[in-house]
Amino acid sequence: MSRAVLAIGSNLGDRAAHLRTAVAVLGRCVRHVSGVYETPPWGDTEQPSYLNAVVLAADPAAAPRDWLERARACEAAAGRERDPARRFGPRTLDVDVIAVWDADGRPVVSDDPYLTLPHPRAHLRAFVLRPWLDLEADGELPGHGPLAALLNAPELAGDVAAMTPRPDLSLESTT
Ligand SMILES: Nc1ncnc2c1ncn2[C@@H]1O[C@H](COP(=O)(O)OP(=O)(O)OP(=O)(O)O)[C@@H](O)[C@H]1O
Ligand SMILES: Nc1nc2c(c(=O)[nH]1)N=C(CO)CN2
Repeated sequence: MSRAVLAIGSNLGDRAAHLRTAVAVLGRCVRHVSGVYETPPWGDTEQPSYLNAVVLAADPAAAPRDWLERARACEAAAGRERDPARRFGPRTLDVDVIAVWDADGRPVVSDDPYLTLPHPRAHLRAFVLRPWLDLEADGELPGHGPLAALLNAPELAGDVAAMTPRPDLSLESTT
């Protein structure tokens, strides 16, 4: 399995530093990192705003579950703590596996709760679609279609309008 789109987000502590931690932990499999967006909290509005970005990653040796394990390693490195009472609550670092393609370029589809692919809520999240679109203008979310069309959906208009580019923040790894 070779290619993955990963979404990274943080709304606690030094948010930009946590995103940089994710890029550093992912290491050599990172191919492209999007710009950073300031985004209003989605799903649980009583929490601080997030910084969000998207990473395009590739590793010929990685199976789908390896991407989830790497995502969890990133979260652990940023001291992520889970609050079972708040499904979409605040966190130092969230790394979601948005989509994976196999070595032949076919999207991996899975309804396994441990790793559902594509991510079941990605098509509803401007904070995933917009930075991904910046990296891949012709990108498509498997099973849902072109990113540009998904972002133009009326349901996302408010979220798209409310997110702000943060060109002052770079996720270049310093290691
Ligand atoms: N594509 C996926 N990416 C990340 N986690 C996934 C995926 N599919 C299933 N999971 C499972 O989801 C569970 C909850 O993950 P997590 O705590 O990161 O969710 P969340 O970030 O609060 O919500 P969301 O997944 O909607 O962003 C994990 O135990 C993980 O195994
Ligand atoms: N803006 C924004 N909102 C969220 C985010 C996120 O990364 N960005 N992650 C969440 C975890 O499920 C819940 N809500």
